[in-house]
Amino acid sequence: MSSNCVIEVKMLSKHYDVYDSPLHRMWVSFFPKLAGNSKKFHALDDVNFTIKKGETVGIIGRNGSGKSTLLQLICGTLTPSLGGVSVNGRIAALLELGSGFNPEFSGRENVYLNAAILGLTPKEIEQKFSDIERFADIGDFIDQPIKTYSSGMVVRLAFATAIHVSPDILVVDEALAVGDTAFQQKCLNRIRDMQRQGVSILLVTHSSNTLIEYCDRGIYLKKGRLIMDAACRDVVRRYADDLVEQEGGMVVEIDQASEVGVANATSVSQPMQIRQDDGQGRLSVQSVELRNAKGELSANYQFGEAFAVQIKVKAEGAVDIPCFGVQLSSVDGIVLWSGTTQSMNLELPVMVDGIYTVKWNMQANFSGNRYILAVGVGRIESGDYLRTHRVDYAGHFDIIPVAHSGGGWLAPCPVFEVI
Ligand SMILES: Nc1ncnc2c1ncn2[C@@H]1O[C@H](COP(=O)(O)OP(=O)(O)OP(=O)(O)O)[C@@H](O)[C@H]1O
Repeated sequence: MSSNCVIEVKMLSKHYDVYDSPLHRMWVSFFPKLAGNSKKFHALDDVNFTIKKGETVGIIGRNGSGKSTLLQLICGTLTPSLGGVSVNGRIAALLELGSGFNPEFSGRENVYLNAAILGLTPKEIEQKFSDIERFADIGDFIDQPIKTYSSGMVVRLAFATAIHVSPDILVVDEALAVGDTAFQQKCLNRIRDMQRQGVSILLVTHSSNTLIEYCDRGIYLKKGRLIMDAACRDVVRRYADDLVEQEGGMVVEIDQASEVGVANATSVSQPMQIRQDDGQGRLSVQSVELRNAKGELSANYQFGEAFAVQIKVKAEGAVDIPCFGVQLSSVDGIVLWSGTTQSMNLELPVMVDGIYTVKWNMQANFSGNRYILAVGVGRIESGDYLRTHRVDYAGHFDIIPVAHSGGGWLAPCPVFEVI
């Protein structure tokens, strides 16, 4: 690896054995020779790239495209099936699955433990502790066991620890999606500071804006393969083009997670990870439809026409305070509008095991152009929106251009005067 490189990913692949049924999987655990009957799933396939010192690289891709797998391989919590990763420097990581924090220990104890694993001496941790505490801003919870924290609090503490251990490389897997907007902005500001200090950053984001605004380069993953490694705008445009091409646009049926085989992962280090499965109720998106005022499926609207984004969601367990988000982007990934039921102060009823249909009624006050829709669902926990499912591409629609009305994305309906 050349001296100005901090990460080199070479012919990196991760394959999993996928079984027809849990029974088949159990048989294989007793009789490994039966593994020959299982299928191989390529979560990551022959990925190559390098990251230079001081570079910020964003990774984008649909659900299941291999983003988290890639980050876990880089951080060493997964072992590659083929190829390898070379890392030059101290990595601090916030990963999405599971938790590197011990739920029985207090926040304070976990900070000491994690910082020590990342190579800090007790004296160094002592010196940094008050900064970590201040940044996390979780009050007296710092001395409570992590198991009593909301997911937002875990992210706050994990992010605060990761940025204060003087890493050479910061790896962030969508952690910023959890937590309130003010905290997200605080984290992004800190990322800016770290960029100025020459820290290399690898960031998974579903936000094209964050990619364009904060990253020097983008990497687009699709079905485990690296499709593009280029300037952010080019990557975002290619991603959006692919989404439109792959889907019809009007009704998006969401793939259900397929049977997941036994991971052959070995944990070799303990980056801070964000809990996902915390035993609480969760919502997931089943399908998304775009309907006109007559209730018909449609992907073409006139300026000002009423339309609805109809979402079928599945509740598993009891979701006390559900929350829904929607986002409209341009085809090159710039977010034009986004909102959540929380930001709109809407109080929703409890959702318990079952299928529900919810609807965003909107007005197409947009200029003649194509718009990409994303939706998210989740719950409010201690005031934070914890998203449990997001569909980056939930359809697209076209606003039919009005002659002589100008172009672009906005429709300010200007009236011109010569005075
Ligand atoms: N232990 C496992 N066994 C089998 N398949 C797995 C395992 N872990 C992950 N996968 C599969 O590998 C693929 C890539 O998963 P990964 O979590 O890396 O995707 P992602 O791009 O991070 O998705 P998301 O945006 O939803 O977080 C998915 O199809 C997933 O189902």
